Amino acid sequence: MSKPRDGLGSLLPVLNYLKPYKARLVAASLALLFTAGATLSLGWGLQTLIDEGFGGGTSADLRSAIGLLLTIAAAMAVGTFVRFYLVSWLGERVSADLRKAVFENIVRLHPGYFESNRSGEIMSRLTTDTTLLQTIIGSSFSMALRSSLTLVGALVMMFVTNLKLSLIIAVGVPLVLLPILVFGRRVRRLSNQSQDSIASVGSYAGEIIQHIRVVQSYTREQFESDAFALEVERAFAIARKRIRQRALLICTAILLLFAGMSGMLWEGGQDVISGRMSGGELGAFVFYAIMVGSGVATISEVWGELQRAAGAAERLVELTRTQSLIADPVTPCSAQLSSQPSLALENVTFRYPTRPDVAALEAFSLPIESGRSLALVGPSGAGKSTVFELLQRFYDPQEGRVTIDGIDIRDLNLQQLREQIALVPQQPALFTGDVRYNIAYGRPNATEAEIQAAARTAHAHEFISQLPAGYDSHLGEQGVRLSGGQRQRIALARAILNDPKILLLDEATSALDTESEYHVQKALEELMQGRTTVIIAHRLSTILHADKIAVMDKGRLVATGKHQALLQDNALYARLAQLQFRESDSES
Ligand SMILES: Nc1ncnc2c1ncn2[C@@H]1O[C@H](COP(=O)(O)OP(=O)(O)OP(=O)(O)O)[C@@H](O)[C@H]1O
Repeated sequence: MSKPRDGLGSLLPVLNYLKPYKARLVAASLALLFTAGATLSLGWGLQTLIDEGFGGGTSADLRSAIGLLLTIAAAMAVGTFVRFYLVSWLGERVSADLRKAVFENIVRLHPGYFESNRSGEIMSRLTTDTTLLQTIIGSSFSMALRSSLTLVGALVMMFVTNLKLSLIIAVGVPLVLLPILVFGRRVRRLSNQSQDSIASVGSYAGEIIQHIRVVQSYTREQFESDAFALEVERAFAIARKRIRQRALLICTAILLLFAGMSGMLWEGGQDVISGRMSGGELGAFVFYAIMVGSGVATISEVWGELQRAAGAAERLVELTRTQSLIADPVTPCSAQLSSQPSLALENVTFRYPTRPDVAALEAFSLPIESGRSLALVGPSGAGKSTVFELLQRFYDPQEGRVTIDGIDIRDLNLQQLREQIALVPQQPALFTGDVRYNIAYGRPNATEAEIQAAARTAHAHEFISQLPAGYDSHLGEQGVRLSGGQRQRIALARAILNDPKILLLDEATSALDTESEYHVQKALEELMQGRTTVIIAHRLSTILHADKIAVMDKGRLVATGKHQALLQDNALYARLAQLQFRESDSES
């Protein structure tokens, strides 16, 4: 991941996201200008109040001066309402659009992307970075704009009101602000550190809670408490440093500001006493000077935030622009696939991008006949799952090709390819939602009858009917807990409903209870009828049923054939058969 640039240039792409809202942007700018004008004319109101309201000597003078102040205040209030609403709206809108754009892009990225970029980091970009951007567009950016406007305006008004005093201020303001800015920067750095350490306290606790069973089963509670306490204390130590600096900052700021102000009042007061300047002018002048000072302070304050926002923007825009390495071909092949397609890996060599030095498959050739079943067997790490990854085109091989009905799968539209295939994984993924939603995940518009028929074929209907709310029972994190065998049958029902031409089955290695095993086995047999099937096989019964067995080792094809022949001819297979293949209860 690239490091953010220092400047604010990386905020530029975000401006594209403002384009659709031009009218609001213009309205917000007008409101900004209007409010800045109103704020500045407060100085004039103040001057009128002192010179004419107090100095005029009558209640009528006072009334009209206060009336003027109220009018200006009302204009300011209305302008601020419009400005605040519009600018915050833009901030929220842009970050919502960015969130959507990021998610829309990453959900289509090649799976390999998520190996080199941790999902936690991507999540944090989606939430933290967009939130940062939202506050910054919604508040810091508008603060900076507003302050720049009032700063320039107040400077002009200052010089108009009193040239000599203005020159004194021009020298004085930096003298007062410099130490404050230096201190402020130090405080900000410490507060960033403080935030980081709080975040690490949070993630530490998160990990422990997630693995609470392991922690308790190894009786590491005290150790974890102590380690956690250490993290918390570290965060506290940083926080203590930060608040000490902050207290110092406030104290220095008060002293310096009022010292400066006193100097100015001394100089200006002399002029008022000698009659060169009215009291109202001095009042207005002080007002403008305060606005200049606070404008400079605000801008320097939000500058750091704007830089952080630029970093966040750059990372987000990068995420919306990352290209998937697995993309549709420019001119997809238009050929229709047969109803029982044949598959083949032809001289495939493949290395995972994260492990370029080891070939997961090497010069691997394996035809898979149409409508037949093939069992893949081999020791752990042989490359069986890798074959599945390539057949679904989650990766492209570096050499050789994968074909379906003789067509290179890189020439097919991804959707056309993946529609033909259903995968039943070893550990089925269930989404938060009810049973019906999970079964119909691949075909959301399936009818209730179709869903139930699929569940029946998967031998799942019976146990689903016994769940508290049947097909409406909630699965996922807070939902009903299903056993391993039940989860598999839901996954089978999902595959059945999709009616795929090609079935990829990763058989569970973990033992299911006898009844589950029986049901899963039966469901599988039905599902395999008339489909091209590839199975990563662990059960003897599956292997015996398969039309062909392919023995793999270290990314190479070692032998193919039938069980009996392989037992005699292939030492690796004989050993695997002896050690690994579990007898299925229904078969033995
Ligand atoms: N995502 C990945 N990134 C890098 N290397 C991987 C990845 N997945 C698998 N490998 C490596 O590729 C090789 C083949 O792995 P694969 O998962 O295909 O084996 P397998 O035969 O399915 O094993 P098992 O039966 O244990 O699941 C192994 O050396 C493994 O470490």
